[in-house]
Amino acid sequence: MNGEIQEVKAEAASKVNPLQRQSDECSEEDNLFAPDDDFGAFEEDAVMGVMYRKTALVSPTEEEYDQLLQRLQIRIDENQGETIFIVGVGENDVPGLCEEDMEASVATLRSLAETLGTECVLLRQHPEKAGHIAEYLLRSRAHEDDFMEVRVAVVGNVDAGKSTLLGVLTHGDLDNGRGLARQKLFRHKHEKESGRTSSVGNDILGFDSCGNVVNKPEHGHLDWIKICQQASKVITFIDLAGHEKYLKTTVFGMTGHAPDFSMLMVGANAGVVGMAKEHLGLALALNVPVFVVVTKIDMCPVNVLQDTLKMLQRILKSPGCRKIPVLVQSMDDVVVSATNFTSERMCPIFQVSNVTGENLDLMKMFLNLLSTRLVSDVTAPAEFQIDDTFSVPGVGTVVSGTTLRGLIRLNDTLLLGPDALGQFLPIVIKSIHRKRMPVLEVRGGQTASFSLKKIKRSQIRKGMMMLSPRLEPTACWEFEGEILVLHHPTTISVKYQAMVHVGSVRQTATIICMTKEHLRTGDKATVRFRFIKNPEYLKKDMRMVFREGRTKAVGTITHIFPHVSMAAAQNTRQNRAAKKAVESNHQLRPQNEPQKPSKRNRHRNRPYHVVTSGTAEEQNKENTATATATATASVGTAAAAAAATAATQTAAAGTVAAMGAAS
Ligand SMILES: Nc1nc2c(ncn2[C@@H]2O[C@H](COP(=O)(O)OP(=O)(O)OP(=O)(O)O)[C@@H](O)[C@H]2O)c(=O)[nH]1
Repeated sequence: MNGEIQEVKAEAASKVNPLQRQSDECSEEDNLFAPDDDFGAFEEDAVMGVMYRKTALVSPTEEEYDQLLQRLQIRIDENQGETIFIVGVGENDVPGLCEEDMEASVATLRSLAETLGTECVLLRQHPEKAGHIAEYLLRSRAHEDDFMEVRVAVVGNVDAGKSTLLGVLTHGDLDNGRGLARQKLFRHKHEKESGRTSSVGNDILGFDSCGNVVNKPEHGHLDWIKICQQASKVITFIDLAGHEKYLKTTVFGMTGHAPDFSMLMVGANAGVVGMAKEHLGLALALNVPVFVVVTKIDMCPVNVLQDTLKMLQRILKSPGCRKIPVLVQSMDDVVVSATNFTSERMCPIFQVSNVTGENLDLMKMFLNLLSTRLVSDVTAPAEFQIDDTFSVPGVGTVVSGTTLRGLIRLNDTLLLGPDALGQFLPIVIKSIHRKRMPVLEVRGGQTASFSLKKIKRSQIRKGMMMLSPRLEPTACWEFEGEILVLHHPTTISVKYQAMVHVGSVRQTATIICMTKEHLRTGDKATVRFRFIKNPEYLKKDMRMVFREGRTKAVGTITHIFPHVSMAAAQNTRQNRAAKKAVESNHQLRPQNEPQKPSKRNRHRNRPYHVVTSGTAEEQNKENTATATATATASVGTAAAAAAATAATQTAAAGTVAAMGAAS
């Protein structure tokens, strides 16, 4: 056991019971113990006293029991179906309960769990100063059509054993060291032949409410629907390619598939080589918490394994990473690291063998305890990012992706876009699938596929969003970001182009201006980008990666410059016409609305101050002539005469300005 885990454990042990902590944090309105009057205040103090004590569960009164029940329910709902309860700790209490009190507390907890329809599973029990403390997992029993979801991106260098570990975890059979397990996962013929992953693949591992794996392959195949029906929690592994030539796909997997965590695989004998550092840097840049799995410990000499671990720890502790590496060697370590993992600073390290199965039980337990980082607020306006599109015979156009926020129901109308003009199209959800299983709704944090009505696949591209009309979305061609250049062989200047990855958007952008003249490796700057092909839907504070070949920069979006679409521009003209009509007391009729001039006439109506070629004086002459011609064309009307006069005045003003500028 290393010093770091002691540090993390001490921090965890000093925590008060989460149930009690929450009652401390809740506001006046949602505080169940909020007093009605002075007498109530006195009563509340007494109750809160009980809630904060480590003996809260020993023999609660009926009222206290109900309050405990409500608190637990809130906690489970907030954590999307589960919570970890620590028995035997309380604020200002010496941790630990005697055997008798522990038994009574556990009996109360089991009764509470039964009432709430959750399982109550002991995770660990250990001695403390005044007896024992115990940690229990309370997890809702599986519903046929609902389960918690956690997404884990699997990265690491070629041959680190990524596909093999996923094959072993999801299919339950060990590998033979010659690529047996990975065969079950490969999707393409060339992958089977070369043994290399080239695409973004998904594999799932289901856990029931007691934490047992529910994957049961039949004739070598997994029935995803069965897994989802039996599971309370499903881990989706996003298997990413290790080879450098597929880096673009790997970066897309890390940004577009919104992983909760990333699993960095390192071969024990090879060490942290090749793309492993690159992938670690990517996860850090995108603020995705990382855990490391060192594979092939069966075939690696002890001294080489030690060297690999030392190197790994050195890299993780370096100023660029600033992580606390924790070697996970027991179930105790698993519980501490899983429950403290989302802090982002901790980096658990597992050492496994896919051939002998060593330590795979620790890994499974760890995965079982992870929870999604996306908060599910069903009242928020829905946002769904598209990462793939399909055309399914008999079904039509299907899009897959991640629900970032809100709730999406069958037959909802969402806005799909932006298209090439920056517009969003209303679209109806015809059917919803989660992991191939038909469902009626999806919430923030869940991946899904939708079949859509009346739209062709060719009208949709990766990077588009489906959004609640409440958001009134606008697309942007240009945005500003604060970036840090991680690597560039020479200098980056204005007009430099590279691929921008942000969410599921993947498009080349040009630097149009920046706060420094040139950027070199290690430089930071605020940079304004412009997409070269399509406007996109972006939001402030999104993390972005900017790369081209070996050039890499990471950053955060700080400002969006909304794109005004043609429709919006037309609206503005219409608005102006409407305003004018109201001012002059006219009824607005279609013929009063200003029309976009035809291409043939466009040059005639060119604004007078626009100088396209020639000297300012020549231009003004031309403008005056055009204005006069236009006025004469609409013979004799007072308006035309006024327009001609106004134009002449503008032209004269233009000349003065031009002369001023010349002098
Ligand atoms: N002895 C031993 N061999 C392993 C272990 N894990 C994987 N292997 C072998 O290592 C080789 C490479 O494994 P893969 O799973 O294809 O590696 P990968 O990281 O997915 O590679 P890419 O898909 O190209 O990125 C295969 O022949 C596996 O059988 C292990 O724990 N022990």
